[in-house]
Amino acid sequence: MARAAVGLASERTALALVILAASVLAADFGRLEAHAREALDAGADWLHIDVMDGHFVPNISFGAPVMRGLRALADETGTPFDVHLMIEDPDRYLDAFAEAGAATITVHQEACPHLHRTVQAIHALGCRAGVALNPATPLETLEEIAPDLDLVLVMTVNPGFGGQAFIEGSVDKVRRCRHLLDRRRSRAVIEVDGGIAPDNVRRIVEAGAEVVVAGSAVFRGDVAANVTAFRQATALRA
Ligand SMILES: O=C(CO)[C@@H](O)[C@H](O)COP(=O)(O)O
Ligand SMILES: [Fe+2]
Repeated sequence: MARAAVGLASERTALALVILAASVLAADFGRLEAHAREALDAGADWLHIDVMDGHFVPNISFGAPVMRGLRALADETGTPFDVHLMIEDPDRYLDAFAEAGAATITVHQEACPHLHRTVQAIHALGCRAGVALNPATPLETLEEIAPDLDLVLVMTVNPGFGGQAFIEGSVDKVRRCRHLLDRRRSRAVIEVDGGIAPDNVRRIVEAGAEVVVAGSAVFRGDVAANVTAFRQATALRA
């Protein structure tokens, strides 16, 4: 199956695709590459890399060295790395993730006192820049930075763990985010992350999400069947 193109805006306007980003946090780390390959072979578009530091969020996951371990697979398949930094002071690690092959680097609004500078630094490294919002963080915090962004990540669970329940109010937040981005003439796409499964993905896509992150719903059980279920639920592409 053809992979989604790299240009985010063209994906939205020309192809109307939903991008499925498989979160390897839910993969079997004992066979990480093989498990990630199963998701890509089944049609997942991006590999979502959840980096947790035990400070910004109450959990520790992995860093750039583990992502580097997936680099050969990403290069072979032409798969973009979608890096979600749930860490304090992310500026210190931007170059490490860019060097490890990140296509998009997303930082948390709550972790960046100088967010505009951080976004500029991500762009200077040749990556697309995303900003994530925790469930309790108002969309209005994006008002000034929106035109500079390539991606807004609306967290649909509190960050830190896979396998949590989707927060229902997120659907309306995505809808309002779409309005804000349009009003600010931002080219940013909306990504949603946390508790997304075939039984709720359609409502979220209809609200305006174009990139869907899924961990448990991809890697638990039959990966190929899981990815197919996402495709059938959105029914926006074969
Ligand atoms: O960023 C995070 C969690 O903080 C996510 O990317 C999770 O990894 C998604 O996992 P599921 O909710 O799909 O299991
Ligand atoms: Fe994530």
